[in-house]
Amino acid sequence: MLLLEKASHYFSKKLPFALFVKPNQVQLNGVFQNTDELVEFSGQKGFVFSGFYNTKDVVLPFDSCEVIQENWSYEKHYQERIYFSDSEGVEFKNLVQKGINAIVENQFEKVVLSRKIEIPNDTINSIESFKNLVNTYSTAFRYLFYHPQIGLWMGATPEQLVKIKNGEFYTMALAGTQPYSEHIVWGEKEIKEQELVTDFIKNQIEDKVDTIKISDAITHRAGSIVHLKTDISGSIKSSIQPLVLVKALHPTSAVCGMPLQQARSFILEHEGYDRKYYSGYLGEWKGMENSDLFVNLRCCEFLENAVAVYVGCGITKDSIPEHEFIETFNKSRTIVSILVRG
Ligand SMILES: C=C(O[C@@H]1C=C(C(=O)O)C=C[C@H]1O)C(=O)O
Repeated sequence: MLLLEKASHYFSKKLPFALFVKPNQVQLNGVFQNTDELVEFSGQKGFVFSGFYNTKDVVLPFDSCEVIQENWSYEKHYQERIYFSDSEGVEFKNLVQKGINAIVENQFEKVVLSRKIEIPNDTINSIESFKNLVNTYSTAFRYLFYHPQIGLWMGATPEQLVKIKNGEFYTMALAGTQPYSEHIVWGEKEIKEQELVTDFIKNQIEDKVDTIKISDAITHRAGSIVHLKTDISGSIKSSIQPLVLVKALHPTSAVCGMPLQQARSFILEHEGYDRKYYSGYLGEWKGMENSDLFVNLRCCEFLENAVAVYVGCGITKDSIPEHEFIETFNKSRTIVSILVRG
């Protein structure tokens, strides 16, 4: 049975699975669990799905799941696309203004605020939409994840949380957003915002690594938008457990803020909805040997009568609420533009 058919079959039987394609690869990976048990993640090798805060962190363990690979061979799906009009964003702009005020009052330096866009869903087809997603965003980590106790999630994320191989690590500081164009020029606000993420990561991991190499910031394309990205790599201290590094990195100030505690408290108190697995992390976990985790961005959750698209943006003292709202709209197109009925 082809992997997408197998996934449909597991979904209809309410059994957990993960499908994923890594950035710049054409191999589709499938992990299928034959029971509906929720195995909580505590370091087992497997496909991990972990939320933003206080969620059940689940793993589909490789040793008890069926793990299958297949070459990606699915065509784009050209059926009727979804047309949908976003809100005016009054609530979100008010939230951003509250964030700016808190920064001006010195409560914190940066906070990432987000919103959930609900698209009414009578007939959106997750498998057909996933085909479009994989075919459209070749440089992203693309996935479809299902667990009966968690739900059905899909995304195409440009952001690596951490890659670990034989004691070496790689991570990135990704922030600053603008629509893709031929001539990209970055403003002060974006440069500063992205530097804060680099500094945050450096501070969080400095005492856990032997060496650390930080690149210059470069422009990184993610579909129809671009970000600023710094590559950060090095070797992990032999005394450090790899999960400790993950816990130090998540949530970075690319999705939460700085200082972490203050920014997170602000999000939990003011954002007004539950992020669940948006801005959490997911991917393959094999400890120090070979792990490949991504931040759950540009993602959506299939609800009974709607598809919820989650989008956020970094707020600093120089933010303009209207611009931030437009930024979340632009980010939401990553998912909204590939959804199809079927
Ligand atoms: C929070 C999101 O994206 C993050 C925030 C960015 C920003 O503020 O410019 C850019 C990339 C991501 O690190 C999101 O896509 O929801």
